[in-house]
Amino acid sequence: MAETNNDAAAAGPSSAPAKDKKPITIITIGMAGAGKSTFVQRLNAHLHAKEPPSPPYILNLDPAVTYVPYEPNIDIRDTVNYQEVMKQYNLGPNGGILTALNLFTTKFDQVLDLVEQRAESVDYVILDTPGQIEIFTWSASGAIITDAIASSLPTVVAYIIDTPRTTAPATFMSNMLYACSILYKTKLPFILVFNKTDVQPHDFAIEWMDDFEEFQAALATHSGATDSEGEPTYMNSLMNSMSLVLDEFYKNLKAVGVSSATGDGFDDFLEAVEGSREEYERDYLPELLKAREQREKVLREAKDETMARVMKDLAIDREKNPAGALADRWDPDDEDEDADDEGELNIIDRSEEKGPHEYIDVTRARRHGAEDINWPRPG
Ligand SMILES: Nc1nc2c(ncn2[C@@H]2O[C@H](COP(=O)(O)OP(=O)(O)OP(=O)(O)O)[C@@H](O)[C@H]2O)c(=O)[nH]1
Repeated sequence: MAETNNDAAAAGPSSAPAKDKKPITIITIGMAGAGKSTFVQRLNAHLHAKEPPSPPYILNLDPAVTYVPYEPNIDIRDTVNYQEVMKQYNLGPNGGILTALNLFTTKFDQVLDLVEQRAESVDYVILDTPGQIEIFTWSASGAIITDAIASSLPTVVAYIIDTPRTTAPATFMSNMLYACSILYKTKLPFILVFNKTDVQPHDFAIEWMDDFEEFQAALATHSGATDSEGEPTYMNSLMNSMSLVLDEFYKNLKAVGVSSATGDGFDDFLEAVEGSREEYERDYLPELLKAREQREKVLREAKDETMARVMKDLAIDREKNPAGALADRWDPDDEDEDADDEGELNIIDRSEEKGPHEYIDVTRARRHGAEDINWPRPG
């Protein structure tokens, strides 16, 4: 049965003692079937069972999932109807998931507000991401969500790996290269989580990461390493060289083995998360502040320059046409009555809901009188 966060999280900030540490956000990313949802469910159970219990605040960002084995506090499916989005935009499943995520991202400020309201009462915020990894890792929405949350709270990426499916050296290397690309894209503290250790212990992976010669030895004995003349194949040579490159990458990583089925290794995972908080504060935060300061400076300069130009034009215009200048005054009666009429698409915090979840179908947000749904085309 799914664990419920509602009771604990619904207690709200006022009932919890103020704490000095901000909650840490764990973004779970992984290939389809790696076990992200099961991992989130187990982590949720583990945190509930802690002494004292520490129920996390959970966000499900997968609009297409039919069942999640935990009760999220915010669920993208409460806000966006992925099936309707597919129909209205005439999209396939992946396009539908991506567009649903884009729509949700337009309201991510509301999500952040809700998360920040809980900052005093929770220690962990957990994000479960869409099954198709690239929809989150290579989309603008994924980057916006990651940056927004990482600017507000210490954040770590938990990259979930299907250990039994990664024992072949070539698969292992592909998985590591993918992890490497995410690390360099997000620049966030990163934990490699070897999941399903109940089926396949992850010692081999740690050995390969600690000593590239071990990996090269495994590669040499694997079928396909040599061609018909006994020479190393192109792929084999390439992977040998790549293992040297990745050696540097492994130094920036923490790796833990867990079993989401049995709960093994979750204390180690939480220890790695705590270590990542320090890393975030030491490495990521100063960079983030520097980048933000730089961005604000550029924006301020551009704004000042535009403003100066507008004021100059306005002065010339008014000089030439004094009657027009008089007529061009602000009239409070003319205020646009619809100005506040935005926010049809609202984020629901399930833990605040008293009755059954209020379902908001965003595809109705722009419905016209004729009941024809008229979505704007993306872009
Ligand atoms: N034996 C074992 N099976 C696991 C473990 N974690 C997950 N599984 C199984 O792996 C399968 C996929 O798990 P999910 O949690 O649905 O994986 P996911 O990454 O969320 O999958 P998507 O929904 O495609 O993103 C399920 O059958 C799980 O029961 C584990 O630690 N051990």
